[in-house]
Amino acid sequence: MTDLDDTAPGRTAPETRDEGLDARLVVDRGSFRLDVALTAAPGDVVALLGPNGAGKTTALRALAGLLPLTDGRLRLDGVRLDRTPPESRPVGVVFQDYLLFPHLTALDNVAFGPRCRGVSKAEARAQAAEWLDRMGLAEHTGAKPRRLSGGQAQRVALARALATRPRLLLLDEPLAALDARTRLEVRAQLRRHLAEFEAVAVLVTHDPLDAMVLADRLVVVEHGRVVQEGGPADIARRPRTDYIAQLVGLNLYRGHADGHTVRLEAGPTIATTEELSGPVFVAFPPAAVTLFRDRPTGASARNLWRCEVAGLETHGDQIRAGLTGELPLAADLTTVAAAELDLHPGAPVWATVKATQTHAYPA
Ligand SMILES: Nc1ncnc2c1ncn2[C@@H]1O[C@H](COP(=O)(O)OP(=O)(O)OP(=O)(O)O)[C@@H](O)[C@H]1O
Repeated sequence: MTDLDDTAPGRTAPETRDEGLDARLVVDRGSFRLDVALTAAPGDVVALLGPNGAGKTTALRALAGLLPLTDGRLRLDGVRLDRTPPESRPVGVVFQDYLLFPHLTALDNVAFGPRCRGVSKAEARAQAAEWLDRMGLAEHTGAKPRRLSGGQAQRVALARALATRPRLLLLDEPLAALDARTRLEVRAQLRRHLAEFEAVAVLVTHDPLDAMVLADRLVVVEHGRVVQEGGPADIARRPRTDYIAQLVGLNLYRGHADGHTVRLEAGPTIATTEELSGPVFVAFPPAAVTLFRDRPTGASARNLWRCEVAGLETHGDQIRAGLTGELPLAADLTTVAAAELDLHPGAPVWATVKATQTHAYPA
């Protein structure tokens, strides 16, 4: 007997008192099979992370009810959902490109959610106004989507999903449609909104930084299977596949922020674009690091550290240099650049990172 058959058809009464998400999603799509177990407690933010084609979107669509389960189970707050049609599930979805209705104002886009759940028009609009206000969009309620920036449109989409008071919030590549600069700001805002969200949130991303910043727990999916899961720090410490090793190759530090400067426990400082105070994390990817053999001139490079090459390894078509010195870090560069810089273990180098490429957030 499969999990799908373990209760009478159509049964919707609570079967357990368990809160949160309890799922094993088995979905066949042609020759591809997704088989992923996913559990989360209310308040958890889980990131499904994986390379292209791993099955992340398939999992999200199965949770939303847009794809049927071939096998497995799906329970939310103890209620079986796998035979509930998408529109009747207590699930809110923020799609990658937001899918806002172009002819409706921000207010009516958000009111659409509650309206679909049978709330009166006046009440739905009042609730929508409240959500937009919470999202800092009170002045944009009358704007049509084309008049909104990418970050604003994302918040409208989030408000629309949250306005239905879902017990499961699904976010598909929530930051993918944004440019690098907007992304930084929206990521921090989204983190705050997700921290306030009292039910389960599942987001899909292939960006490790998004996953690490936004989620409490990462579930890494490759070829339709979970290859590793755990807290960001656990996964970073003990990667179990090449993909994860590369993925978590983030430079991550802990320090104390004072405005735009973070003083690390080990001594040096990192300039950031975020203005914070108190204990923080600062992260930046190895690809954001630029190396020089001679001290670079020019006032713009505020993040400049004197380092030494400890080791070099091939990472796909890139070289990853492990550096020690003022700030231990990993830097990615092309094979050509590594050759031009004559990098070898023991070589002294200067490493720089632009403040805009770092990301600081409260620890
Ligand atoms: N409509 C479809 N019919 C058959 N197979 C599909 C269909 N859509 C996707 N697939 C297959 O399912 C697998 C998983 O795709 P999915 O979109 O879930 O991956 P993903 O992890 O979300 O990737 P990406 O990051 O590229 O969006 C892929 O191998 C893909 O070829």
